[in-house]
Amino acid sequence: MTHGETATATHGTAAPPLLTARGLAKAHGRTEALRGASLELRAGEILAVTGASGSGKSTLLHCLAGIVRPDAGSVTYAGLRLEKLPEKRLSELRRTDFGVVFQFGQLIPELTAVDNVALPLLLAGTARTEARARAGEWLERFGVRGQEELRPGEMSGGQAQRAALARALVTGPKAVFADEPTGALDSLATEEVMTALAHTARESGTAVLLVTHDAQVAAYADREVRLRDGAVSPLEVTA
Ligand SMILES: Nc1ncnc2c1ncn2[C@@H]1O[C@H](COP(=O)(O)OP(=O)(O)OP(=O)(O)O)[C@@H](O)[C@H]1O
Repeated sequence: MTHGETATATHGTAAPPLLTARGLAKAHGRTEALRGASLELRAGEILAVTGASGSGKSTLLHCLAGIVRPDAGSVTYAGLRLEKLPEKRLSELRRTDFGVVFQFGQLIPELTAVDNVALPLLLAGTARTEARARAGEWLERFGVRGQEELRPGEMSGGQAQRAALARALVTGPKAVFADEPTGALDSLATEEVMTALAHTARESGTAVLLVTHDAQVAAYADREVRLRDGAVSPLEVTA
């Protein structure tokens, strides 16, 4: 049984698609990273994208999150074709509706944990006191207590990743894109980070697209799709 199976009744096949990718292709120079990849991310679900190194997982995540424009194919979110949006509109949408976490959380080293998490709120126009208060609440939800005033370099890897997840979720996004969020962590810290992410995403109804090559991490998902040579094989989709 996967950690996610208990939640499939509410977040599984019944949920409508939040984001739909069809026939995505993307080349980096001569390397065809994606060759006709299609998938759906449903509202509120945790979807694991797995596959061998170089199969195109990160490129797919970048296309879905509107960070990279595909060479061909479409990404539809809330009726909008992301690949056709002007850059300004796309970056605004990324700020309001999406959260992103990478392997090395990319917290700003000079800022404390609470100021890192407050940053997206400040950028959205929230007053500083309010932003810091909400950031503190989100850090607490992620089990980062008593670390609010530490800088990333003073935190453990697991704490820093939980702070990065709090920063990705603090604005109440519809979808969070996490690229190997525990890739640099040991097994215990991985479990802590994934438990916090799965719990918090389910509580807030946020969909999570999780790129991983780690079966321990994929086990937290409601569903898994496997990429092979830049495409999703229908035979390799588990519901
Ligand atoms: N910026 C880039 N420039 C050139 N080639 C790239 C670039 N990004 C990715 N690639 C190549 O595209 C292919 C797919 O890469 P991608 O990172 O999407 O796969 P991945 O499944 O996430 O791999 P990994 O698990 O190793 O991170 C690989 O062959 C990779 O070397």
